[in-house]
Amino acid sequence: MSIRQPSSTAELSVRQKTNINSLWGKTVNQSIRKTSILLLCAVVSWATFSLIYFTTIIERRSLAVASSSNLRLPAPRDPFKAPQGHESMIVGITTHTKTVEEESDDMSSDGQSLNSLEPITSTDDSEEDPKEDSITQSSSGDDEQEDVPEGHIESNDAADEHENESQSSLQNIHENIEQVEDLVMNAAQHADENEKPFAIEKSVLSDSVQQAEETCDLLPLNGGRYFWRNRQRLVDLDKTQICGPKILIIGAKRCGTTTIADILLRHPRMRFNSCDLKNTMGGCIVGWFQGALKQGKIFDGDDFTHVRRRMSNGWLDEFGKRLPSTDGITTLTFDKSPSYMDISFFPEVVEYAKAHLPNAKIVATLCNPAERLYSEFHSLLADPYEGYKQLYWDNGVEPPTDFGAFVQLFHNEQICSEKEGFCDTNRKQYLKQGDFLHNLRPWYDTYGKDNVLVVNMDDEPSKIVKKLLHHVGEDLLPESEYPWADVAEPSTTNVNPTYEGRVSSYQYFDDQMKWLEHYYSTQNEELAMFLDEDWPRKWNCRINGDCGRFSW
Ligand SMILES: Nc1ncnc2c1ncn2[C@@H]1O[C@H](COP(=O)(O)OS(=O)(=O)O)[C@@H](OP(=O)(O)O)[C@H]1O
Repeated sequence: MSIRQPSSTAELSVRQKTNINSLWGKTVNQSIRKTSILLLCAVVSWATFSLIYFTTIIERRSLAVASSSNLRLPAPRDPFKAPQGHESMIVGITTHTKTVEEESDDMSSDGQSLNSLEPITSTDDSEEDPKEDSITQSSSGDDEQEDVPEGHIESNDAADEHENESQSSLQNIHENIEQVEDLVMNAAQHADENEKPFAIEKSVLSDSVQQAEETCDLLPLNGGRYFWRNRQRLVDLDKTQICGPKILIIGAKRCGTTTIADILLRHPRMRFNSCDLKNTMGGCIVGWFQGALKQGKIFDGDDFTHVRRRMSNGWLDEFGKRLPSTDGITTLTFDKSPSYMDISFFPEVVEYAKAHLPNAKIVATLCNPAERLYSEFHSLLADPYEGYKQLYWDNGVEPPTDFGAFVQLFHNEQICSEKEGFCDTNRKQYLKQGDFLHNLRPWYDTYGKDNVLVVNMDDEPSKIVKKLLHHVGEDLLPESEYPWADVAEPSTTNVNPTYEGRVSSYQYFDDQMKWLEHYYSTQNEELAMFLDEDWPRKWNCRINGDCGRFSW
């Protein structure tokens, strides 16, 4: 085959150009192809990453959803100075409003955000908690029901079934995530030692648990536990029990329970939280568990709380998973839940606690009950979601916005005669928490006098610390190991030796304080006799005409 020669210089130049163009075209094509491949790789990587990321997010959200079929009041909060508020729990078409103490948790001071546990809607709560007579008919409930077309109202059974289904699919998602995590962990294990993103500390948690059996009350731990700390996955799946809290700080709410917890934690033998907040890079489920470890609230409801009942493997297990490992001798842990002293609301709390932690040391902090109420009301006001108003709205009552109106509603004759249920609930919710003797008696009866310490929060701080350590036991919390210098510095311990925080405001509510003092005076007197101490009588200062620092 003959090759045709170019017929002219012009044709030659055109052909050369064409050759150059086709060469150029080839090069461009190759570059495009390479770029496309690179782009494709990037898209695939991005898609894979997104899939894992969103699946994780969905799984976490779904876990929260699983425990509540109707979420209300999305309430991101600062866990470390979180306002004290209320949560509304829709029970069928009834509305249940109760202060939730974990919201008021303000023990720590670093600033991670808290996606707090949402209130639970439970279709069977009303049956499981018949005792909670604060469950009141929602005025809006009927309207809501009318608006929903027939057949759209899920029956309790259907709702349960639906929830079971969603829980099992969530379980699947959870298992998938675990598998992905394990793959990553395996890959990480085989990677270069220096570049390993995660390390596994296998069984670091169980070191002391074997010997703990005889030295502490063990809580069940079905399925072992794991959590993340400093990008390390701490695993102990074989463990079936864990040393429970040795100390229960039971309240009274707004009487310095956080201060007592803070004082305790300063002892080098005290442990508090597996998910060390300051070092956590993620992995600890932020939110309820962080709060929970400060306020376990494990014993204040059925199985054990109205909030956590829905968790697939039970709240006690979830709680146990995040308890620090202690042996009950050289290391101890505690649970601070002011709801434990709210016997009117949680009548079975003592029984539950005794069943699981028969050898716990009980600590109650007490302060002037009228002042306590004042403090509680102001912590309610600080809740940006104003959850406390629900109780009033549900009963067609104008929510109080100052302490005067708040106290008035406990004894407003007209409202109380027209809305008897409301006044009972309102008193039970707030007023009765100050009936200290009534709330302490079951603890004394169940645990015995020697195992219950009542702390007068007006005492001098170092005296409080000594009593506290002595109560738990010199062998467990030796005084010699306590950092006494810390107590001398009020700002570090939260203990204010000249605590008069609320006093200056009382002058504006003298009538209400007098009413409260009268309400509490008999209880205070009985408490003084019961404890064989004089200080509870000082809370009756307006009646006794001996108010000292209150004499404005
Ligand atoms: N030593 C002492 N004596 C009396 N009161 C004290 C003491 N230390 C702290 N406080 C005050 O206690 C209030 C917080 O109480 P709690 O930590 O128990 O609150 S909570 O139940 O955990 O929400 C909170 O009250 P308010 O100042 O009214 O907010 C603290 O100031």
